[in-house]
Amino acid sequence: MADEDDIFDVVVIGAGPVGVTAAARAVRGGLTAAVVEERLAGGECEYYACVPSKALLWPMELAAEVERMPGLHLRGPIDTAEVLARRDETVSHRDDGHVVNSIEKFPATFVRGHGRLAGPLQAEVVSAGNGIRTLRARHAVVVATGSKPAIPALPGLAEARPWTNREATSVQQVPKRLVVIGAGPVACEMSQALHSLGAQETTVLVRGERLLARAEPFAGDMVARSFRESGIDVRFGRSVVRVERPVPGGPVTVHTDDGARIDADEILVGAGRWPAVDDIGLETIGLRVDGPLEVDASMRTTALTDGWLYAVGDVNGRNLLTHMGKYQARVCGDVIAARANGTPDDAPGLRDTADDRGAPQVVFTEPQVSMVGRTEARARADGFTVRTVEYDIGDVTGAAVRGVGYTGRAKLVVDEDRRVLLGATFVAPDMADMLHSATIAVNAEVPLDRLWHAVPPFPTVSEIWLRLLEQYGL
Ligand SMILES: Cc1cc2nc3c(=O)[nH]c(=O)nc-3n(C[C@H](O)[C@H](O)[C@H](O)COP(=O)(O)OP(=O)(O)OC[C@H]3O[C@@H](n4cnc5c(N)ncnc54)[C@H](O)[C@@H]3O)c2cc1C
Ligand SMILES: NC(=O)c1ccc[n+]([C@@H]2O[C@H](COP(=O)([O-])OP(=O)(O)OC[C@H]3O[C@@H](n4cnc5c(N)ncnc54)[C@H](O)[C@@H]3O)[C@@H](O)[C@H]2O)c1
Repeated sequence: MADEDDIFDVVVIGAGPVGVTAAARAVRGGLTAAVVEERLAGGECEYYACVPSKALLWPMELAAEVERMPGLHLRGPIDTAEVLARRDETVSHRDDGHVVNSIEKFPATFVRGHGRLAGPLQAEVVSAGNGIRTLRARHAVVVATGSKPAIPALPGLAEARPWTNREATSVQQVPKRLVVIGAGPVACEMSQALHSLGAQETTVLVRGERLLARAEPFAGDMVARSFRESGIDVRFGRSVVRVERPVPGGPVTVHTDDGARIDADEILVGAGRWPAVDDIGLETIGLRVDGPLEVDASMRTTALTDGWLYAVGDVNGRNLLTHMGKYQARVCGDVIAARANGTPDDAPGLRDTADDRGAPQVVFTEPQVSMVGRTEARARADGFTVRTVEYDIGDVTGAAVRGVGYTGRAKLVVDEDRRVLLGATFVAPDMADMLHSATIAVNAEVPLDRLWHAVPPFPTVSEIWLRLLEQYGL
């Protein structure tokens, strides 16, 4: 039984960006909350994913920008040691004190240790030294335990102890020869970052025929071209048949299905992620889950009928992106507060309507891939009457002033029946911040005839909007 002090309105398991946000919103709604974390408050995103990966990528992007501009000269190769030192600063040297402080300021109670459900509305926290502490929730338990890297069952791979995002983003010695398995955002971003920082021989093994297969096809093609131009060896349609690493930490050899062998100093796996549902006590409430914890639009798990268990962020498998997880967490914290306070729980802000439309995402490669909504393929599969328009980003005046050789491609996917945007993709350097204009157009379903009056300033790259709409016939 929990102490009187250990009874809260809401207990959140996992203090990644998503769990912390869910607690903050619940407290804002007048509730009390406890947040449990076994590792670092701030989660994978802050210490081993979004933040350090971008710290490692940005110098490469900036160097490319400088190279495009006649009259500017990079004074030498990228100084890897300085980039790694800066990376360490961006992850607060893996000290989570600032996040714990912010949680306590909500105010919420921070509990360090491994959290597990221990029956309905109850969680146990196991921590070294402090034994087991039982937390009881009056209204809800929120599972925000995130995800773990998937290691494909390839012969010898697990035994070779490959790098995952953790080792890649916390790299201290950049391997000279690197083999990467995968073709998604992790593989693409990390192979380009490490290549730019000294992995001279980088080989990317792609099972399929494209990088970034969930994006518009031209996006992966443009990134692959850029990889090849910079000296990264991308091999499509290649499967790994065997991995050998006779000496732990020593050289590794990868054999592929065409009979080739690649010798490397390190192997990195970016082959997707698996929801963190192991050892969180689901069996204590009668659930057997071997995959994402599925939820309804209010983030309540669909597997329980009595409605006190919520799941947000990577663990629910909707969109494995920090901003989408935090959006879900805002919905979740607010809806729990509404239900606890007995106020209407069906206001528009209390349902997730953004995940299904296609989340905004930027893959921070050179060139960046910025996309939102449905791709053409997905829109057609979903049964829309689709028309698309494309335009070369390098052909707008705003691109010309960005230097010599600033090129790119943009595409809009239009629902012809309603004349609204279903999706947009921009592939070009430094386009990330432009994506939000497309996110607004897609999510607010702005009619194209209205969008036509949103005049982009001259001479900026955002003039691409005008060209695309002209291409459409406006
Ligand atoms: C290399 C890489 C780069 C990425 N870059 C981006 C990017 O640029 N932009 C973007 O939007 N997304 C990016 N992502 C995805 C992003 O990292 C995740 O979507 C995000 O971290 C999910 O947040 P979360 O809070 O759900 O999970 P996490 O960040 O994984 O946090 C979960 C927390 O729960 C804790 N926990 C787990 N189980 C327990 C337990 N039983 N008890 C107590 N605590 C527990 C964990 O220790 C962890 O701190 C990237 C991912 C990777 C791998
Ligand atoms: N900038 C960003 O927004 C960003 C950056 C990194 C990661 N993320 C997110 O994190 C999540 C994880 O990213 P990810 O790239 O690891 O996963 P992913 O699911 O996007 O891609 C996995 C890749 O691994 C390949 N793969 C899977 N099994 C394989 C096997 N046995 N052999 C060879 N290849 C195999 C797949 O074909 C695919 O190309 C994604 O949802 C991603 O969107 C986002």
